[in-house]
Amino acid sequence: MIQLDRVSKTYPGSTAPAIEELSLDVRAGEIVVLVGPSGCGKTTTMRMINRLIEPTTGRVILDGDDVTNVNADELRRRIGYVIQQVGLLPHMTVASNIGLVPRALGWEKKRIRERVEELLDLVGLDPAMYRGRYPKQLSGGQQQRVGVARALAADPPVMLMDEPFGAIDPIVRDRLQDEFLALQQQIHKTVVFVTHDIQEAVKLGDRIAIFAEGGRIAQYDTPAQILANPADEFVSSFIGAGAAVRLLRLEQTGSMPLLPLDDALAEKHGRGEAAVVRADQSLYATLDAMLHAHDDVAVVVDGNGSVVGGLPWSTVLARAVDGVGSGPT
Ligand SMILES: Nc1ncnc2c1ncn2[C@@H]1O[C@H](COP(=O)(O)OP(=O)(O)OP(=O)(O)O)[C@@H](O)[C@H]1O
Repeated sequence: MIQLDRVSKTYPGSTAPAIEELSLDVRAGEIVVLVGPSGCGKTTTMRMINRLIEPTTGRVILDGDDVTNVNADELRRRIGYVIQQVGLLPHMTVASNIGLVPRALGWEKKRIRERVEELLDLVGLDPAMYRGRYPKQLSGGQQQRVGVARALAADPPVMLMDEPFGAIDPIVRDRLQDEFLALQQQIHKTVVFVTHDIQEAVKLGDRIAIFAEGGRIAQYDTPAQILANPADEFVSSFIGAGAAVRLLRLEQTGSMPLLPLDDALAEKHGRGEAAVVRADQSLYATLDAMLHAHDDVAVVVDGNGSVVGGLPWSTVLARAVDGVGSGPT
């Protein structure tokens, strides 16, 4: 869907390139997160995709087309863009802000109005309550939702998101991340997402590109692979402490080898005293349930509450310890 083909960028006046010979493929419908320390070229890379920045050399291919041959209107229709400061225009209402790209594309008023309503619903804001408000009459999280709605206005297949939740407090941020993942289940966009927060990257990314100095990609892989098999010292130190716990958050309980319940556990479950987890919950949730129940085994159930098997504490711990720094997941 998006291919960066040996792109380099040297800013005017600098001697060293910000990005050098970077190649990266993003598949249709996946969320790719660019993560890395400040100044390593994440934003530069992202902006070369929608041509806010022109590469010095190399090519950016969008769905088979070299973006340098696509005109600006067409690019805006194909690529939505969300940034940290949201960039909502303060003198325009929520509805006008969301309608920005459709207006630029010459849509009819009625179509724009309907689209705005639909988008406000999609991002969880009541249209009657919010369409007439100005940005300063919204909370940070609400502004961010409007920013997402605006980027989605012309239904672009691609979304570029540059630290969209960066300026938001941790609790709201967590909720916006959940909402964004739920939204993505419905809209299946191809998303390139920039953050410097590895936790956010692990939570949101189908794949993560870890950037090092000078726009070098130190590792490009799934979150589970990166946590379990960091490519080098730089990646390990960037992941930092807590990789084992994060791995537990990624792994589904039902993917573990389960044991049949013994009589004692079955009875305990019957009395409602056992730790119970759904197979689609994470190992992290399972560990949490065991700790709360003061139990060393959890009863795993399916979506209907039927017992699938038992999962001992030792299996969960072994997964966390073996997962980090060893074989494939
Ligand atoms: N307009 C510019 N002119 C000159 N140098 C620039 C310009 N924009 C960025 N740079 C430099 O290019 C490098 C990469 O910057 P970029 O903004 O892409 O990094 P980043 O990884 O997104 O950083 P951050 O996480 O801090 O946003 C940095 O060294 C930066 O100083």
